[in-house]
Amino acid sequence: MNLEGLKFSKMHGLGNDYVVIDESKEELIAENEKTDFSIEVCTKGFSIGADGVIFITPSSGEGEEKGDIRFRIFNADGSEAEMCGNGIRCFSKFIYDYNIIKKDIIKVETLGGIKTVEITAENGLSKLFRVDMGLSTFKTKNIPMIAEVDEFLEKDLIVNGEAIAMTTVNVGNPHAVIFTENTEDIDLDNYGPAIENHEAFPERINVHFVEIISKNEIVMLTWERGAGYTHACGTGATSCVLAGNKLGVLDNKVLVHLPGGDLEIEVYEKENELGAFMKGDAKLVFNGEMI
Ligand SMILES: N[C@H](CCC[C@H](N)C(=O)O)C(=O)O
Repeated sequence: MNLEGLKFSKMHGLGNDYVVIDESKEELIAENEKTDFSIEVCTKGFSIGADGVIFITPSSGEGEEKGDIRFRIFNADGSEAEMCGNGIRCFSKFIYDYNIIKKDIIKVETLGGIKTVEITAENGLSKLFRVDMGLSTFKTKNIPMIAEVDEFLEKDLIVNGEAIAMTTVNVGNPHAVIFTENTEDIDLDNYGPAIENHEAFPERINVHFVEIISKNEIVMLTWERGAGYTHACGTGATSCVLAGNKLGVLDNKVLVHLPGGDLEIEVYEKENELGAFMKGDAKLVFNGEMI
């Protein structure tokens, strides 16, 4: 793939890093090349190296599904995901700071539905992002959702011969949440891929281990679908808090400690379903051009 002259930005949210490609004015990577492109540029050591690629593309929705702009995210393995919490903060920083859309509240089209992003800025530059991650939908891709505690815990998942109790949550993309005494004891390189690729999850799944500090504070560890270990996962943090809130072990407002930093998650209830806000920052590390 000849990428000579292609301009890109390298951004991250709590160390969960992305190559950002601005296609708001024209398509730069052909649709049938986006997967291979993502694999190539995410490969550490041989190219830019990242957890994934974010494409900024024009709005394509109709009616209620129409937003100001469209967000697409491809994992390092080339798979396209429905949504990315750290990524949508990077995306929002890019479009605000580069004046693509200079509004304090933007509606972003994603494969996981419309996400509303509230931007806090200083001197014309965005600093903080509060994202309405939407309701934890039920039925998307037939992944068993937050089940009632009794029912689900009786259906522990057998992983490498061991029964593991978990709660699955979908916030546009799928997550398996496992509460544990101590995240430092987790053999992530073993359990992560075993659960990510388990036959129970035909679409695969993001995997998170959660240690409860209090009803308002957790520590978590993540193995991401299509990316492996990452320093942080925004949709994952949201899912862990939603799962804990549903199980009655977490309050609505929770401070989440991830290896790369902290996120604030606030659960809300709407139409008898649970949704959440995620608040955090995003960083632009450098702008580059492929040779
Ligand atoms: N690996 C995820 C996409 C990226 C999510 C994560 N980086 C976040 O911040 O939410 C998936 O395949 O669903």
